[in-house]
Amino acid sequence: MTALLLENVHKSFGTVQVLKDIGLEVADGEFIVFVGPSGCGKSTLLRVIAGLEDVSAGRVSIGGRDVTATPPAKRGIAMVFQSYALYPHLDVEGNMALGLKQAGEDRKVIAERIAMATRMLSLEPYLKRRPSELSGGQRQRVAIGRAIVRKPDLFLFDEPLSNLDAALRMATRVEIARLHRELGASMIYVTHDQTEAMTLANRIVVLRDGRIEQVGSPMELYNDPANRFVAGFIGAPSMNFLKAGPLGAPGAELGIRPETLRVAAEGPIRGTVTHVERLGSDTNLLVVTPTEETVTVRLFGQHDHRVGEEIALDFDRARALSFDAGGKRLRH
Ligand SMILES: Nc1ncnc2c1ncn2[C@@H]1O[C@H](COP(=O)(O)OP(=O)(O)OP(=O)(O)O)[C@@H](O)[C@H]1O
Repeated sequence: MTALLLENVHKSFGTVQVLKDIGLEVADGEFIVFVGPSGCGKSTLLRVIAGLEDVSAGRVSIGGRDVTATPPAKRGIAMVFQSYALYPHLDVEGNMALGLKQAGEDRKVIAERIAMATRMLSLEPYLKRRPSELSGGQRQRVAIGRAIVRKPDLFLFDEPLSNLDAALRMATRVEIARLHRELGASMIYVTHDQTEAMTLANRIVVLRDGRIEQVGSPMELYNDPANRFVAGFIGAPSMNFLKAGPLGAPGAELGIRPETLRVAAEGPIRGTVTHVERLGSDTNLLVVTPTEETVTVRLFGQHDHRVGEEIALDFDRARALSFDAGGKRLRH
C-alpha cells in the first residue's frame, strides 16, 4: 500500500513560491530522507505532510486517505522535532502518555505502549525523571518514544539529531535505523547531514528551490546522479568539477569523485598541493591546477604529502561523469 502520496503540491507564502509541483509516492515501510540546500523547502514540505501548513494547491494522501483538509491530529502521523518539545513539568512516563490520554486511550493500552517504547529505547532508568534531569540524547529518545507510543501510520522527523554531539548522533542514528527495522513503519526524515541521509534512507529526495531534482536510493544518487546539482550535493567531500578540455567534449565539465583520484608519476591533471587534511583513516589533499581549478583528492590511509608539493593525478575514467554547460548529465 501507499503510505504517502503527494500530487502536484504547491505552497506559497504571500507571493513567494516555496514548493513547486511536488509529486512523490512513498511505499509502506519506506524510509525517505529529504535533503537540499538551506531554504529549499524541506521543512515546509514536512509541515505540509503533517498538516501544520496548508497547501496552496495539490493533494496530500496518507495511507490511501485524502488528508489535504484534515487537521494534524487526525492524520495518523507523529512528528519528532530537533527541539524535542517535551513538557518540562511532566516526567518521562507522563510525556509519553500525554498524547494517548488526550486521545482517550484505555489505561491498560497506554501502559503497554509505554512499556514497549521504553524497552525499545532503553529508557527504563529514566521513567520518573523530568526532561531537565536528562541529557540531550536521552531527551531525544523520549521524544522518539512519544512518537512510537502513538503507533502512527507515518513518522515525520525534522532534523532530530542536530542538537546532539558527534558520538551521540551516531548512536542515535543507529537506534533510529534499528527502530525502523523493528517497527517496519514508514518514515520521512529531513536532514542536513550527508551521513544520516546516506545511511538511513531507502530513497533520498533531493530538493532545490522548491522542486524535486531527483529521487533515488543513496547509491543511485551517488553513482548515477541526474545532473550536476545532485552530483555536487550528494557526497562529502563533494565531487570535483573540472573543465573537460582535452579530457572530454568542448564546453563540458568532468565530474570526478575525490576518492577516484590517485597520485601518479604521470597523469592528466597536474597541480600544487595547497592543503593537507590528515584524518588518520584518510588523507585529503587540495590541489590547485595551473588554470586555478581546485581539486579535492581523498586518499585512503596515511600519506606524506606536503603543502607546496607539485603532483600529478590520475583518475578512474569509468567512474567519471560528464555534464554539459547547463549542468545536464551527458551519457555516453
Ligand atoms: N511562515 C513562513 N512565511 C514566509 N516564508 C516562509 C515561511 N516559512 C518558510 N518560509 C520560506 O520558505 C523557504 C523554505 O523554507 P524551509 O524552512 O522549508 O527550508 P529548509 O529547506 O527546511 O531550510 P533549512 O535547511 O535552512 O532548514 C525559505 O525561503 C523560507 O524563508
